[in-house]
Amino acid sequence: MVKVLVAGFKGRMGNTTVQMVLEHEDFELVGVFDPCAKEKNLNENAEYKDTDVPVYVSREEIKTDAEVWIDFTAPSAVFENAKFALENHISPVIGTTGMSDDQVAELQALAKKEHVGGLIAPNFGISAVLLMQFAKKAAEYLPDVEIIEMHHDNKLDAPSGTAINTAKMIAEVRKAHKQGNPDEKETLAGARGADYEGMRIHAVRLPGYVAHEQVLFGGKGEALTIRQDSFDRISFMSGVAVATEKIRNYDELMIGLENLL
Ligand SMILES: NC(=O)C1=CN([C@@H]2O[C@H](COP(=O)(O)OP(=O)(O)OC[C@H]3O[C@@H](n4cnc5c(N)ncnc54)[C@H](O)[C@@H]3O)[C@@H](O)[C@H]2O)C=CC1
Ligand SMILES: O=C(O)C1=N[C@H](C(=O)O)C[C@H](O)C1
Repeated sequence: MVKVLVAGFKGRMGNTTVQMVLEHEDFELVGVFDPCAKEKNLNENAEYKDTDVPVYVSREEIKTDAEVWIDFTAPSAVFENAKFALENHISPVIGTTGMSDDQVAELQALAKKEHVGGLIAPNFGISAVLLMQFAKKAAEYLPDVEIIEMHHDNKLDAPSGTAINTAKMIAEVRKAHKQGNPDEKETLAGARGADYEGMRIHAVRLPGYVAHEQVLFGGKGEALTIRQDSFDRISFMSGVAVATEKIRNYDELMIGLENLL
């Protein structure tokens, strides 16, 4: 059995993850963490009345034998959480987006020093993992590309972690260059979106959406659009389960679920 702690369990993804862990025959939920929690034990919630699991509201009070720390928290919280997990030899499986490249590099160095395996996955959905790989392949032939990501309107970070990661993967095969008319001018600031090495990224936030991305390629007289949709947060759970099962076999902090597939 893999002993699991879920950070951010009061949130949309954290709650879905708690359900997945409880239903998985190879996982044991040994703790849940969220500063928003009012209860001391998960069994104080009607839906988990038979589940005796301690609730933590600060990192300082966490005393645990957890082996894997699943993190779906907030951009402002994830770095310190991941650091805490690595320092305590708990393998982090991080879904939370919004960390800077410097923060990720610092965590990777810490994982190496502590010989602890971990994963940061900008997206645990298989459709998104495939979209990123297909987009990288397409960019070898169609280097002019724009990304449109669409999310629910409670999302804190923009652009999404998936969109940034898509752009980074495309940048591995595409020479940086400015797209559009060299003389173009925005008559309304932001009209052309964010700029990653000349690729434009547009972030849509609307009620009713969950998580969606389109990568648009344009060539001479033709175009290609690759699109993925997560209609339900259950779409991320098989990826989280795979990472939770496998992560302790590694001794470095990796980026991207594809490393474990
Ligand atoms: N990698 C992936 O496949 C996916 C990643 N995400 C990311 O996961 C994160 C969470 O998303 P949602 O569940 O929609 O957000 P949410 O806002 O519904 O939940 C976040 C929870 O984290 C808690 N929290 C805040 N600070 C904390 C801390 N220091 N320690 C523990 N818990 C803390 C909040 O109280 C809240 O309950 C976001 O960064 C989002 O982009 C979301 C879906 C899929
Ligand atoms: O906030 C979300 O919901 C999601 N966040 C991740 C991201 O920023 O890419 C993954 C997925 O898009 C859902």
